[in-house]
Amino acid sequence: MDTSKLKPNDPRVKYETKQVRGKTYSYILGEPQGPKVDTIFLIHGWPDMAFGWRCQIPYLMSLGFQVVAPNMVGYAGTDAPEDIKEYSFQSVCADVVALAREFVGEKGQIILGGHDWGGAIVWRVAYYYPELIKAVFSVCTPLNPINTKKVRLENIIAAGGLPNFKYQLQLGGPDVQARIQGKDMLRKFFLALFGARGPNGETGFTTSEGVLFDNLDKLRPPLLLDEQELEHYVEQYSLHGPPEMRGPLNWYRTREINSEQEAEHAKKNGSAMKYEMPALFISASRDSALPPAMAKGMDAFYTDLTKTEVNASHWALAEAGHEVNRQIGQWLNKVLG
Ligand SMILES: O=C(NCCCc1ccccc1)N[C@H]1CC[C@H](OCc2c(F)cccc2F)CC1
Repeated sequence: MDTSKLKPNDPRVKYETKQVRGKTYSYILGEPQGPKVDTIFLIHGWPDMAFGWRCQIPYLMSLGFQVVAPNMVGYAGTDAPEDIKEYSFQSVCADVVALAREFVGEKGQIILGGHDWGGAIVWRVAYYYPELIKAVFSVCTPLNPINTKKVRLENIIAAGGLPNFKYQLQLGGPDVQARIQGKDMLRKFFLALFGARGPNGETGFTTSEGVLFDNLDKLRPPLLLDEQELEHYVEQYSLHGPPEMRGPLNWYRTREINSEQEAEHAKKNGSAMKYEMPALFISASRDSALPPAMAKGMDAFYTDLTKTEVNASHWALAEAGHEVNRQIGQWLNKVLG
């Protein structure tokens, strides 16, 4: 079968919706041509959507997998509730589990993969619902163990910690939501986030400052998307009325609720984390938000962890699509035997 990357509205896959815990979830569904080997769920990050897995979906279908790539809560054709609780790790995990049960039933299992925020989610789903997960992988995002301390990101950064997370302070605030509205601004926003440059190499986004609004008008292709892909991101994000970025940005307003919920969980269940299922972590050598060094100490939490690296920026799924696919395929072969 044709394993080239999905185009927008590609006829090789289906575009469906399901009601999940009171919300409409939209998702890309890829069915294998022959007998189904297993079901794989792919969870995207920010500022992305199911289409972010365009290089992986046809490849995994060709290996015989049924592939489900949801638009996560707040994104594209999925609802963007007002209540921040709906964006918490525990709520999003429950959404993923409920959607998975629709495909594999109460006793079945899935293979679960994530990128970026989706990587943080897959580690949490595999921790809270290990019985559902046959194998789990994350691209770019290392494990961040259950966070029982209620330390605010502002304080960590003011103390000189996590400088590569400084942009998250801007994203959780009002500016990007207020200023990135309408298709023209969305187009400039995606040019910035997907690496377009100005005439003197200016960037529109850095992990230390976030979106650089003054540079947005200077940015020109090339970037990691072609014209049709860029328009598809703009169209899909425009499915939500203004402020279009409210849903995606709500993911940066959950630190407090996540640490409250995880402290509560740890009080009852302890904070020991041990992953017994096969796990794969693919780091991206040039990811400025999630550099490979952040994975230090991660091995201790796994009984069967494979760690690899691809030569790519944060957008490894598209930038190093073939290499990411090769690594996932090789690992699945080993795991499924
Ligand atoms: O913000 C994210 N992605 C946007 C990247 C935008 C970008 C575009 C182009 C170029 C560079 C960057 N991702 C989140 C994903 C969850 C992460 O939180 C979990 C976590 C911890 F809290 C602590 C330790 C490890 C760990 F994974 C925090 C970054």
